[in-house]
Amino acid sequence: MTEKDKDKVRVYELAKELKLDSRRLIDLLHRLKVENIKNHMSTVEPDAVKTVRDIMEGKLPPEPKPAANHGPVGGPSRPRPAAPAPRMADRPSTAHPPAAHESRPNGRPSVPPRPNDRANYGRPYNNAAPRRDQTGPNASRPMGAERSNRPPYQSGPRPGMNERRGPGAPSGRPNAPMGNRPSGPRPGGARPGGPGPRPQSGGRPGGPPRGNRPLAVPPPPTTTRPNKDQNRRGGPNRERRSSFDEKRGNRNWMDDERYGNKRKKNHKSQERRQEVAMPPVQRRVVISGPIVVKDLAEQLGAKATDLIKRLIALGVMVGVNNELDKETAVIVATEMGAQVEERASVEEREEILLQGDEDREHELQERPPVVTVMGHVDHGKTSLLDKIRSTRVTASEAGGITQHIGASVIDWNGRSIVFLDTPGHEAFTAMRARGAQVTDVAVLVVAANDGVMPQTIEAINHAKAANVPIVVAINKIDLPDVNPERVRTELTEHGLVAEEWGGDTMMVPVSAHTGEGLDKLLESILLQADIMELKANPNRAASGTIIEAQLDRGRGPVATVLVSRGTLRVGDVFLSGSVYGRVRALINDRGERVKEVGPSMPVEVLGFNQLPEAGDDFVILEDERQAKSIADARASRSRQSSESGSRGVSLDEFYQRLKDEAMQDLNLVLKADVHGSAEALAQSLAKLSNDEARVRVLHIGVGSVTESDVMLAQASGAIIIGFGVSIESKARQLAEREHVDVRQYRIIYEVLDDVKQALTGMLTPKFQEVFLGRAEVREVFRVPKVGAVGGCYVTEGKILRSGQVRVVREGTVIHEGSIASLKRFKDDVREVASGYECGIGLEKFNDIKVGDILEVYTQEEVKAS
Ligand SMILES: Nc1nc2c(ncn2[C@@H]2O[C@H](COP(=O)(O)OP(=O)(O)OP(=O)(O)O)[C@@H](O)[C@H]2O)c(=O)[nH]1
Repeated sequence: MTEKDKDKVRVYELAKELKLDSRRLIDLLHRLKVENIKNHMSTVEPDAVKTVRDIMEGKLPPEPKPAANHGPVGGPSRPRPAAPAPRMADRPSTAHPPAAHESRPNGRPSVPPRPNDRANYGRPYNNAAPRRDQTGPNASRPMGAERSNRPPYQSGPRPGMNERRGPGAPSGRPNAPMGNRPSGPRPGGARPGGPGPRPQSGGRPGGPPRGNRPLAVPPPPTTTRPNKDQNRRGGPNRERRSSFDEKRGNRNWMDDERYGNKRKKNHKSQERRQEVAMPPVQRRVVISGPIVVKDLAEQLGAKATDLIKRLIALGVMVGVNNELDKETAVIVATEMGAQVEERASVEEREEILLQGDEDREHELQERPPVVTVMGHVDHGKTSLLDKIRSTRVTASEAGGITQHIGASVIDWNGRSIVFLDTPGHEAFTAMRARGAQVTDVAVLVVAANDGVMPQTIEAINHAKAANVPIVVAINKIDLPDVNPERVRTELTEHGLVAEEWGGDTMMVPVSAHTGEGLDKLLESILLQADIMELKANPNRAASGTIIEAQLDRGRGPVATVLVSRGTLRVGDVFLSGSVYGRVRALINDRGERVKEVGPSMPVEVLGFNQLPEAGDDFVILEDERQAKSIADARASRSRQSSESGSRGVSLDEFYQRLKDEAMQDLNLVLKADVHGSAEALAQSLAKLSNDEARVRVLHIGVGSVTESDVMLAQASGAIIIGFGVSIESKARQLAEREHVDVRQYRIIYEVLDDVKQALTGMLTPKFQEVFLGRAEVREVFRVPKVGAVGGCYVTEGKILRSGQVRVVREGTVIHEGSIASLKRFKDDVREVASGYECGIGLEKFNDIKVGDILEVYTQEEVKAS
């Protein structure tokens, strides 16, 4: 250890010394722009320690100015917001706001932090350590210097970081002010990441700290925090908080900030406060995490009703069985006169144990870049990857859409590049975004003949939000009359300026068909990797991220993981969420069994006791018993929170419903073939929620639809969506008996379409589909100015000109719409009966093919009984 290292302290040590909650200290350090502060274990540079001490001792003003030179400090003085910083997407797209890494003295961009800080640890992003780049070999790389203006992706708190944490996790919502929660409808005031019952698969509880990531549709609430609306409406919380702040003395400036405390006297609040005045309790309570109201009341020696009244006065609407998050519990207990001791929760202690020590510079070695290919549908992502890997994936994909994240390693010029397959369809936004979180470089595929499309822009935004640099592949240049320059121009409008034009984005014209430009593309990726100086310590226990997980009939739970640091070996004891096990076998991307894999490498892992969850971290522990006990504890916490959630609906939710009386819920049980799809689908479905109807995914799971799924759906009035999975026969029988609607799909668009319709159906008079007839396309005519007309034979029922039509190709619905024309010979007719031929033209659909089945139906209003 160097002299300098001795002066450094870890966050939790400093927090202890200053009698501060570590999260608050982290918050403060972030505000001071001190970099590399990720968690309790992060080290704080001496300068920053001094500044913090000065602030706490009142020598410096309590509202900190971003300090200039606290060791590894971000450059610009833009104050770090308490809430997650706006994504790049929210900023003017053409502007490149200054970023921390632009200000580094060597003119080279520092590698920006990633959105998922846990996926991050062990990644060589430690600017605190001396970096090779200041003198290192790459300093002389010709393009390095030019890159000082690399897109300045945000350096603020990373979006999504907190979302990935479970209840009471150490950094869970460290910055979220109580009065500054997202304003969307959140039943029961449950915070995202709160320990509401998380839809699980196969009983695998998503235990904290990461397992309990929220679905986009918040599950029924359990953990409750003071309510923003109450606050805004002049509720008493502001005043309450003021007094709380005062009691807490040395924390006040941060609490002021957190709670938006203006310290104005509010007469009404005062009055209300009087109303709920209770005899103070004189107990000492220890709060180390979320706690159920009645348990807190017991600890306080108070009546639960008194506690609830006090909570209501704070704007927290709860029942006795609801859970309070730690922060709220501390506030209310203090308010009630208790002496409160805040302790690190079990989760926090776990987190410290699992994170281990940070790597030192000399332990780090170069590692291959992990690359995600992104882009608009059909721009050639799969083809490009295929060409690079010289394999063919496209043919086997359902509906021609990439649906799972896979990974493969390319060896090129003696170096490796790891490619993650990320899907291109919008519905997989979540998966793609997650892909970007383990990604070092994003390859943005833009078809030269199509140019920038909506999902191109989305991909750019995701990469920017994830601080992932983009290399553009302008694809399909083998096509005639394509113009790569046009793509360059269009991309400029979205903040990506080609190097040739003085910008800093490498743009490489390629053809996935002919292979032209691919070498240049790989070279550019490696160049980008060099600039980033990707490093990891291979000589330590492995940790990384679960990329994909599925149940294999023969092999049991199989997870594809990406090692972010350390070396993963057969026999290692691992832990991921509440799943643990011993690595039985490792299989690389070529299907070979290997004994160990190092940083950046993807590998299939066998040996999990249950399915881990895609997107979760994994760590290697020394002791299997320890892994088991942490896994069990996480599972039981998760169970408890879902149980406490199922017992009651909070008043807050009730209120919300009253307020939005038109709001209705569409409850769904979602089963999919793999976790990634399920998760992505859940998020896409949630996005269909509108002002009047909300999609709520009650349960997501992997594998066939089972009896218990049907029972759940029956009990909660839900529809079951099976995506790429079958229905067990008993489940089917039960569903029929109980009139549970089970729908099976293979194509994601269809799920979204159907659910969209279901949402509409909920709000308008109910309609049911009435089958009219079916026709088979036997010939296709191209009629000038009209388009394609199918020469059809009616095989069943009758075709009505006024009917709706569904085009089914090889068992898959490829289009739904209206009939534009129905003819018998040259005459327009209203209907054609079974056994006759006719010509059918469809509105806005010209892709009729021989063999297509046209199913014609109508919608009839269902009379209320
Ligand atoms: N001419 C030409 N066609 C290409 C090229 N690359 C891809 N295509 C074609 O473009 C279509 C779409 O290619 P995919 O690779 O499936 O595109 P994708 O972006 O992976 O599509 P999704 O998985 O649906 O998002 C296919 O018909 C390919 O044959 C290219 O370089 N030149």
